[in-house]
Amino acid sequence: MPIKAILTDIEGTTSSVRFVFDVLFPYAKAHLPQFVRERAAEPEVAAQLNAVRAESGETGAEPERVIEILLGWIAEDRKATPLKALQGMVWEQGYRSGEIQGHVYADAVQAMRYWQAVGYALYVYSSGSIQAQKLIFGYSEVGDLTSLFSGYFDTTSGGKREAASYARIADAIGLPAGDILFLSDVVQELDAAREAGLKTCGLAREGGSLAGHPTVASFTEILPENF
Ligand SMILES: CSCCC(=O)C(=O)COP(=O)(O)O
Ligand SMILES: [Mg+2]
Repeated sequence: MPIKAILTDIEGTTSSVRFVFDVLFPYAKAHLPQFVRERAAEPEVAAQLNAVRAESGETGAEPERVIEILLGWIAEDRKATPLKALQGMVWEQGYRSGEIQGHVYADAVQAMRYWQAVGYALYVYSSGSIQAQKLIFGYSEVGDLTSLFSGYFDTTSGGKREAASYARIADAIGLPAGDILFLSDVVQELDAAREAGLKTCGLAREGGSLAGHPTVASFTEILPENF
């Protein structure tokens, strides 16, 4: 059965790991403390700070302690939903001011434009918040790419290494899992997607292979009609 939709990861797949670690995370580390101090009372920020308190088990933590917890989570690359939501809010300032432009590999842009033109529906699933996903593609080095995508999914759909998340996403897309091809650079994510019935293709941008999954180094090697 040929696939009808393509669901893609971001970091290490459409976009370089270096961009995330050398640009996005340092920007969040530098600007998050002031952001929290200035905006802690705003309802959408306050809700995420409370979620950090709940997830860390420090329900009475003062804002300065919450900042410490968040900086620790950035350092360990923790995929915590409230951290990801706050990072998205902080990055928005950087993208809007022109300080940051999203990195997307040229091969990914070219292939995704072609796939959309020939009728595949494209979706994103990243640990980065939906806001952060729209920003990296909306303020990319080659302009606004958001029109490529029919929808976005983040960890509010569940963790990327859990099969149930992919089943939920297939339901939300409205297609049988087997009609969706998932692209990622992380074998545990590919394993979880396959367990839920999705087709999988690994991206190994530095070469090598992702055990048990068809693997390519570039989007131009992916032929969706062959899955
Ligand atoms: C949406 S760009 C920010 C990337 C990010 O914060 C992250 O944790 C990357 O996770 P991914 O699931 O895309 O590997
Ligand atoms: Mg990735």
